[in-house]
Amino acid sequence: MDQNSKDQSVMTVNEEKNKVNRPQIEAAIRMLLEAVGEDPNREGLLDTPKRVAKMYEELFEGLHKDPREYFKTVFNEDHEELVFVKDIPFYSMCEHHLIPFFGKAHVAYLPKEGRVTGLSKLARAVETTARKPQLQERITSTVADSIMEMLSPHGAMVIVEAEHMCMTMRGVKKPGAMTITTAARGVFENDAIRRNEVLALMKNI
Ligand SMILES: Nc1nc2c(ncn2[C@@H]2O[C@H](COP(=O)(O)OP(=O)(O)OP(=O)(O)O)[C@@H](O)[C@H]2O)c(=O)[nH]1
Ligand SMILES: [Zn+2]
Repeated sequence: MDQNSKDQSVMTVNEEKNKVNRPQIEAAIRMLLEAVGEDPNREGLLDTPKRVAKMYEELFEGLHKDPREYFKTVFNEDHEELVFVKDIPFYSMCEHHLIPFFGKAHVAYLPKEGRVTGLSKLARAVETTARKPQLQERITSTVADSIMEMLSPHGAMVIVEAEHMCMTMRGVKKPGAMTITTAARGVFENDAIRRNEVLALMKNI
C-alpha cells in the first residue's frame, strides 16, 4: 500500500458507520436562525444551512478518525535522540461553546529501538485530534498518549498554545490571552533536563 492510500484509509475509518447527517444539520441551522430572530427564507440565508452542514462535516471530520492509525507508519531507523516538530498550526472547536480555538502544537518524542514514524504523521495526528468538539487539554494528552501507545518510545512531550474565541469575542472578553498545555510522558515526566531541551528548542534558544 503506498503512503497516499494509507492516509486515505485513515480518513475513512468508520466512515460508513458515523456519516455526518447533513439534512439533520440543515434543519437544525434553519431552526437556530429562526430562534435568534432571523428569517431563514431571506435570500442571503437560503443556502446557509447547506453551507454550514458541509462546514461541520469538515470541521468535525476527526470524529470519524483515529489519530493512532497514523503511527502505523514506522521506519526502522537507528535514532534514539530527540525528534521534534514544532509550530504545527491547528484549528479546533471548543466543546463548551462550539466556537473555535486555534494556535500551534509542538510534538516531541524520543524514539526507541528503531521505531521512528513519518514527520508528517505527527502533524496529521494533531489535525485529526483537533477536528472535533474538543478541550485543549484533551488534544494535548491524546497526541502524547497515541505516540506512546503506538511507538513505545522512551518518551513523548506535547505542548499546545492556543487562543480561545470563547474567551475573546464573548464571556470574559480577553483577546490575546494564550492558554498553554503540556503533556509529558515516559522520560520527559521525571527528567527536567529533557523537558528543558524541548522548551528551549520551542523558543529557539
Ligand atoms: N479546561 C478548559 N476549559 C475550556 C476550554 N475551552 C473553553 N473552556 C472553558 O469552559 C468554561 C465553561 O464554563 P461555564 O461556566 O460552564 O460556561 P460559561 O458561562 O459560558 O463560562 P464563561 O466563558 O466564563 O462565560 C469556561 O471557563 C471556558 O473558558 C478548554 O479547552 N479547556
Ligand atoms: Zn468555549
